[in-house]
Amino acid sequence: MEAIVVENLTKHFRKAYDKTLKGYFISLAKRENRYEEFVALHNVSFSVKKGESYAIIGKNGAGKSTLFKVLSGIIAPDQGHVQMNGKVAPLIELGAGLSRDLTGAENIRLNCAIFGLSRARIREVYDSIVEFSELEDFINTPVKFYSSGMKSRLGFSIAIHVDAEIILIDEVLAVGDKDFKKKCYAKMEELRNEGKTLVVVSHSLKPLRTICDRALLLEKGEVTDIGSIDEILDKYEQEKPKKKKKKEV
Ligand SMILES: Nc1ncnc2c1ncn2[C@@H]1O[C@H](COP(=O)(O)OP(=O)(O)OP(=O)(O)O)[C@@H](O)[C@H]1O
Repeated sequence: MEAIVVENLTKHFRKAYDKTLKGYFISLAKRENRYEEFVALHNVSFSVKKGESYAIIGKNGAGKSTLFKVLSGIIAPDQGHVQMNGKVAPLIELGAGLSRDLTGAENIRLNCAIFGLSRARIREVYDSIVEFSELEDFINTPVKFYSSGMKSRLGFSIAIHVDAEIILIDEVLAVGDKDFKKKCYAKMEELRNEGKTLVVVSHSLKPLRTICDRALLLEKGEVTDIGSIDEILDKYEQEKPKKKKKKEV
């Protein structure tokens, strides 16, 4: 059974040619078009099976985050159709879904309630969320005082406890420390083994080989390849310009 079916997604953005005030008035005086239409996603189609772990790969600006925002319903596509067969927990932007003025504890309760967990279920998962995030000492501190790594810990920990069937993870682990990242990757494998559907965007390619089954390659908003994770990563790494090797976890 398919957990996600995406058909012919297209998303345009309008980009200003010149964002300065001077540029605005010049183009206004010349009656020029101040915007260019930019295609962030073009005819994107793919499907993810229930229980599958799926990676979205692509260079900066390829459209990965835009695709995630469409999958999570944050932005609407101009054309095309998305079908999500199950409860979705999107972890798509650092700190997204967290209220700055509320404490970690309050954010946990609020987010769990938003995801439809009953009071009893929130009480059940609360300790586990705090424990996984390792934020015991800061749980009564407002989130506005959290570092990006702490926000990432809290966001990830909430997302894996809200009984979602589909979990979308967009690069939010990039800011975590090495040990926490390892723990998250291990958790993602565990979730996959439990039959959850995972869709992951990451520029850290090495962990994707263990976590993911299949991958989709996006280039300038278009799907250029779909295949097994090893097949797609091998091709992608061959094509990528060589850069100084950075240690990955
Ligand atoms: N709200 C927006 N308005 C205008 N252009 C946008 C908007 N959001 C994204 N874009 C553009 O769409 C393109 C795709 O962006 P997106 O963030 O989806 O890429 P990405 O593959 O996630 O990149 P990265 O790996 O750098 O995070 C980029 O050129 C970006 O500038």
